[in-house]
Amino acid sequence: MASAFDPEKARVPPALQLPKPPVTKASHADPSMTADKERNIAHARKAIEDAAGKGAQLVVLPEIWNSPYSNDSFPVHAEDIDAGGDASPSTAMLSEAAHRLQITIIGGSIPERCGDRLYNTCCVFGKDGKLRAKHRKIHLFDIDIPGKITFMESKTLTAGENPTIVDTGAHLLCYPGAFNMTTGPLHWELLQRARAADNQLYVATCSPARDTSASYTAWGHSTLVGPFGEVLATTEHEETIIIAEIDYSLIELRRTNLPLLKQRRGDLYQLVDVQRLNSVLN
Ligand SMILES: NC(=O)CC(=O)C(=O)O
Repeated sequence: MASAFDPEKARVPPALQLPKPPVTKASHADPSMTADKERNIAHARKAIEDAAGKGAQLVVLPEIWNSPYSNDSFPVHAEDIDAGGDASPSTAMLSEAAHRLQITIIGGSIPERCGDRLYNTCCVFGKDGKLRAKHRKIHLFDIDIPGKITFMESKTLTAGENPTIVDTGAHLLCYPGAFNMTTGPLHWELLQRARAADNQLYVATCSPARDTSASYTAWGHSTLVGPFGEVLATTEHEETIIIAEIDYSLIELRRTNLPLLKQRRGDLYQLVDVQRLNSVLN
């Protein structure tokens, strides 16, 4: 019997209409990926240039944008980011584009080779073209829903060890992600709205566009969510560039409206920084 599950119909209701306060213009480029790395780099460069041409000051690329999202492709497309230059043409392009266009780029992620290990790594470049942060995905994506989706990033990738915060304080959580046709309709928007509402900050996600001929079919739907969990901008699953404005002053307003941070019960529960704790104990 055919499944009655229709991913498109399983989505939550459409975006809330909120006033758009002017501040940072952010853009999510949503490119589709092929096995041709040079083509993927040229394609991403063009999307970044188009977004900057439309006024974006911050551009976010999707997860694994220089390679197909597959365990066979990760080793083939991996780059030695620390060595840079010819050893990492993808991040060299991001650095050059950030500097030339005077924008910040959150470079989605690419497979990174470091010694005999591979990581799923996101690089952030500032307007001066300098690397501001390098984040290795900590929670690898392993899923096994027989008949729907089975994918084990842990087959080829190693998990990163550290959270990454760029600048001081987080006002925007950026998730370059490649959810699929099962987790996409169920979790993609739900998780980003939940994290935005929990923490009263902005959440931006950027997915590869959907390619139904690929071995892993991405959900798409790159989105920007505001500090009340409201969807400020989103798209469907085709390749596109979404531009939206981020007014960081809205965070303070929402935290005053609904003072969740002040109501935290540190006497009952706390976040523990295990690395710091260990460094003090040892
Ligand atoms: N690539 C991913 O990390 C996908 C993911 O997390 C999902 O739930 O789908």
